[in-house]
Order: sequence, then structure tokens, then C-alpha cells
Amino acid sequence: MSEPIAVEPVVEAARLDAADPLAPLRARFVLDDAVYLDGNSLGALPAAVPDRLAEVVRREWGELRIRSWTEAGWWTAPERIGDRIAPLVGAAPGQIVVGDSTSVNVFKALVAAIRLAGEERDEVLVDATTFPTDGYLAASAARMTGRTLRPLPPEAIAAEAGPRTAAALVNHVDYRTGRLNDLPGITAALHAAGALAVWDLCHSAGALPVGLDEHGVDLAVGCTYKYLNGGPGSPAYLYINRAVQGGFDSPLPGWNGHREPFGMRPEFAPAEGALRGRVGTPDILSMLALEAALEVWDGVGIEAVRAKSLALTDFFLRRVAAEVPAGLVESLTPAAHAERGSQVALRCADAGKVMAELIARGVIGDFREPDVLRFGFTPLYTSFTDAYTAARTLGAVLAP
Ligand SMILES: Cc1ncc(COP(=O)(O)O)c(C=O)c1O
Ligand SMILES: Nc1ccccc1C(=O)C[C@H](N)C(=O)O
Repeated sequence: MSEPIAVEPVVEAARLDAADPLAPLRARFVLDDAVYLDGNSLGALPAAVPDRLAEVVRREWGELRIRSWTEAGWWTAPERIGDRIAPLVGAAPGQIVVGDSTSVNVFKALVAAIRLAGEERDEVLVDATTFPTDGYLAASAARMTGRTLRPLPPEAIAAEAGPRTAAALVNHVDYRTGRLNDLPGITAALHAAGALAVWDLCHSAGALPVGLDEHGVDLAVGCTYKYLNGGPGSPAYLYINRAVQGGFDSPLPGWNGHREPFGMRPEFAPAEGALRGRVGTPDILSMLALEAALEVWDGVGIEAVRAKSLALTDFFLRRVAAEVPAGLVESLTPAAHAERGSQVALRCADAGKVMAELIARGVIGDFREPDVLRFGFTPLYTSFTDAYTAARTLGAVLAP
């Protein structure tokens, strides 16, 4: 029997790219020769955005002016764009509004969840490994509402939720390690305890299926500037499950969330449905840039995105193992597909300096304290050749 012929890794990468059904989508983005693995911080620019934004400024702002609130659909943009995001996170229409930052939406969602849970539930759980803003806001929400905050590792939340628990705020994918938390299981356990589930989807939306409706998530928030490519500071979104919309009592009841915003009434009366999650005047330029950015999803299914994401991170992990001498890096990202988001986090000595050197050589990832190299894989535009080049460059930096 003849030995199997070992395929050169660069050839393997090229073959994987040639067989990739999503490969043509890269042309929908503005990219250069750099290997861009930072879409989990700031997604690349979709090619349709600059012209659309110029049109919004020149025609809608410059010429139509105030008429654009109605004639150009500005006023209804938060719910219209929410409905555009909905299929990507497994939500039926009418449950998502776009606006404000993720931080502000975390506050709205968590306080509303505490209010929905009722007075007798006096503790709030929060993912102890969370991106800091969620932890800060959860502490303030708990303090304001007179509840006790209990930070827990996400894998402990299901078992610890009990009759005192009002709600838990959990990240779907951990920003540092790339671990994918068990959204269906944790949500079901919270519900069994009579508590509400609030999920932060920043690092999962646009990278993998979320299934908000299917799993009965109560409330969720996420940013749009990572895997949804909405641009720097693009508005975040708030999902309010239809089942809890009637009881959603916003801690930020601004006039945009009023049943009759132009009624100019002294008393607040919430709008029907997810609209009550709106606060003030939407940030139209960012919002319409996001709307144009979402066109890259036309005809793209999130299942195909997930399949490519896993193939990319598998291939990258394999190439890192081959290119980097043993012991120099340690993957913090779970090997099991069921526990992996769309990034690879490698612990490494002098990670800050190593990332600076990678960037100098055209491989853009990021460094997170204290010792983590983070590589984000955006299936819409990252190629297997990018993954190959990144691993090879890392090998060259660490073992010159
Ligand atoms: C999990 C998570 N939540 C929240 C944020 C940020 O919130 P904001 O969009 O308000 O800056 C980030 C990243 O910036 C994040 O990774
Ligand atoms: N919004 C930003 C603005 C500037 C620099 C980074 C960010 C990030 O989004 C960081 C990201 N949330 C992270 O997971 O580290």
C-alpha cells in the first residue's frame, strides 16, 4: 500500500477556500491584504455602506430634511432594522428594537427582568467572567432595585438558580476565551427556578445560531459592530420576547417608547410590543449605515456560517499546533464544537508584544489582559488561507 501523500498546508487551505460556498461573500466587503482576524471587535466595512451613507446625508438630511422622519422611514428604523436582525438570532418579527449602546440595553433588560420577576425575588445572578460593562451594570441594577448581586461562573448558574433568583445575565460567548455557553440549558434551568434569562449576544450574533424564540429566552441584547459589521459605535439591539412584552416596564421610559410619542402627554404610557424598549431619538446615520451593512446577509443562512466558523477555527487550531513549538501557547478556547464560539484565544507569554509583532506583520488580532491573544473568525470574509497565514506568522514570531 502506498503512503497517503501529505498535502502541503497552503494547498490544503487553498482547497478549502475553493470548496467554501461562502467564499464569494468576501467581495461584499472592503478588505486589503492584511489578515483581518478582529471582526469580533470591529467588523470590516461592507462595500455598500459608503454610498448609502452619502445618500442619506445628501438626499435625506440635506434635501428632505425633517420630512425624512416619515418619508425616508427614519422614525421606524429601530423596529425595521430589528426585524432585519431577527432571523439571524432566531426571533420572529416584532421583538427586537435597535438603538442605544449594548451597555444601555443591558441596563434596560436587566432592570425590566427584575421588575418582571416580582418583589419576593431578591437576588440577581451574573456571569462572573463577563465583559466588564455587564458586571458594572448588573451591580448598579441590583443596587438600585434593592437586590443582591451574585457573580457565578456561567456553568454554575443553572444549578444555583433558585426561588430567590429574579434573573441572570449571561454571555452567550465569553469575550476572552471564546467559550460558548449553554443557552438552551441555562435558560431552561432559570425558568424551572421561576427566574428570567437575559443573554448578551455580542460575541455570538452573526457567528452562530442563537435560537432566541426556540429556547424561550426572555430578554437579550447585543452589539452590531462585531459579526454584524454595522460600524464603529453602531447601535445595539434589545430583544423582548413576545411573552414578556406586556410586563416589560422600562427603567428608561423615554418618549420614543411612548404609545403616542407625539401626543406630548405628561404621563408615560408604554407602546405595544418591543417598541416600548425604545428611549430617545434614534442615531439615524449609524442606524442607516447598519441597515446597509446588513445587506451582506441577503441569501446567507446562519447554519452555513456556523459550519464555516467551526471549520476555520478547527483548521487554525491544527495549524497552530503544527507551526508553534509545544508549550509556547495554550488554547483557552474549548476544543468541543458545542462549547466554541467563533474566536480562538491563545494564552501566551508577553502576549501584548506578540500581538504587536503580529500586527506589524499584517495579521490583525487583539490582545486581552492579562495574557491572551485573540483571533476572531468572521465566516463572511475570513478565508482558510487567512487562517493558514495567521498560524504560520505566529509560529515565525514565537520561534524565529
Ligand atoms: C460581551 C460584551 N458586552 C458588551 C460590550 C460593549 O458594550 P458597548 O457596546 O456598550 O460598548 C462588549 C464589547 O464591547 C462585549 O464584548
Ligand atoms: N467596542 C469597542 C470599542 C473599542 C475597542 C474595542 C471594542 C470592543 O468591542 C471590544 C470587545 N467588546 C471585546 O470583546 O473585547
